[in-house]
Amino acid sequence: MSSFRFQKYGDIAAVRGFVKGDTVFLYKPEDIETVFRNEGTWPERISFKSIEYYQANVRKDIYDDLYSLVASNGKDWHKMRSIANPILNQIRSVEMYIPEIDCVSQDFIKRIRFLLDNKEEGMMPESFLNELNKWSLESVSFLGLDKRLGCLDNNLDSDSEVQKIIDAVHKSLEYMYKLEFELSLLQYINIKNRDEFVKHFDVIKNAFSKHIQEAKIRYENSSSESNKSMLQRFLSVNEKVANVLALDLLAAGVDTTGKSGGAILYFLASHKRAQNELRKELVTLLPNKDSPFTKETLANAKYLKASIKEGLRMGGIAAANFRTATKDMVVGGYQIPKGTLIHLCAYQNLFSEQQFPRPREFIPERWLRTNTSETSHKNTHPFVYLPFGFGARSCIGQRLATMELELLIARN
Ligand code: HEM
Repeated sequence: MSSFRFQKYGDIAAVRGFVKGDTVFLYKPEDIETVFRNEGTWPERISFKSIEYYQANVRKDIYDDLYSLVASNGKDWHKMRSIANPILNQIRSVEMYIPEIDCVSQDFIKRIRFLLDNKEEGMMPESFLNELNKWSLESVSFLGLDKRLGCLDNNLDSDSEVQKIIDAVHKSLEYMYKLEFELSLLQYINIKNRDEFVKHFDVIKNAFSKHIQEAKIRYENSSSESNKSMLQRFLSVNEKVANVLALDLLAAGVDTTGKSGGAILYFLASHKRAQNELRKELVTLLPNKDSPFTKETLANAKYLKASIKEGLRMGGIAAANFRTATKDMVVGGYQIPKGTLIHLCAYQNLFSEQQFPRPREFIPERWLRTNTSETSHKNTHPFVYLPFGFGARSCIGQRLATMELELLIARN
């Protein structure tokens, strides 16, 4: 649809919206830059209405006046982001999780080996993405709850708490998608979908609240001030903050990282040359494959980082972003009134010869500083490749996601 619109109307197009308001589609990197540079101190992005509804109406008693980052704008968003930034977005907080997230990645490999060894007994899952989502759920729930849930266990009982959480995550993401994105006027009156979403989200909320409560009791007896975990730091603000942020990690950190991990693994699996280069680098950095990864090893893994960047470029996850105009502005010679939804379309540029020579080829080398050939990304417009968004509203989990992906790919 996005390509069709671009081919038919060119760099800028507008669609009248009778329910949600007008939308402008921008394709030119210079215009995308204008929007980002004019987004103000409280940038607005369409929020997840389903989570907003849940927190503001269904469980108001729990969340009070705190809203998830993915479900708020303006003052509410700013309040939460100011609390979350110094905890989630700090290099030091991310680095302390390397050992445990490394273990999660190794457990993922063990799980895949188990599935392969038992494929004759019909153990192969219907979807590999579900397995990747279990890996990302295990990772983010450890970050938000200080506890390994056990999503990658081979013998999960269908009645176990963790299996119920996994099912509820899949179901609530499915209903969230229906409520947020399906092109249907019915979504506004689709009470059934909303009730289903609430039912599944309740399972997650209840389980998360229980783990947060348990952690709170554990920490009451701990006097250590150094190396506080993220959850300890959320809790030192208050328990509501811990609950809201745990849901943010879940809503924004499972599907995104799972799909990205899958895309990068796919490109490496189908590009032997890149795979060999990466292998060479990893064998040099970690001669004993069972040694743990450290922040130094990861910092030196340049080809690994380049492969991840290239996988995110080609893997679709960086294809678009959104802003709502917080003031009247002029973009590409057209007036865009305050309140207009702006669709920032990156996809065409990510595959344009002008921005990325040989754009359909998986070439991690484009991202290496040492690359001076024509494939280097140095001539790419800086507002073309923004997989984690831009500015004050950019992905708060970028560092965590990158570390998770590095460990997943390196261990595979
Ligand atoms: C490869 C994986 C990921 C990608 C590609 C990704 C990408 C993005 C993008 C494009 C945005 C919107 C940024 C903007 O509007 O400028 C975003 C927002 C967000 N992401 Fe991520 N993300 C990933 C993983 C994660 C993880 C693991 C977490 C949590 C640990 C996370 C938490 C969030 C949150 C809470 C927001 C909303 C931030 C706000 O509105 O203030 N993301 N992400």
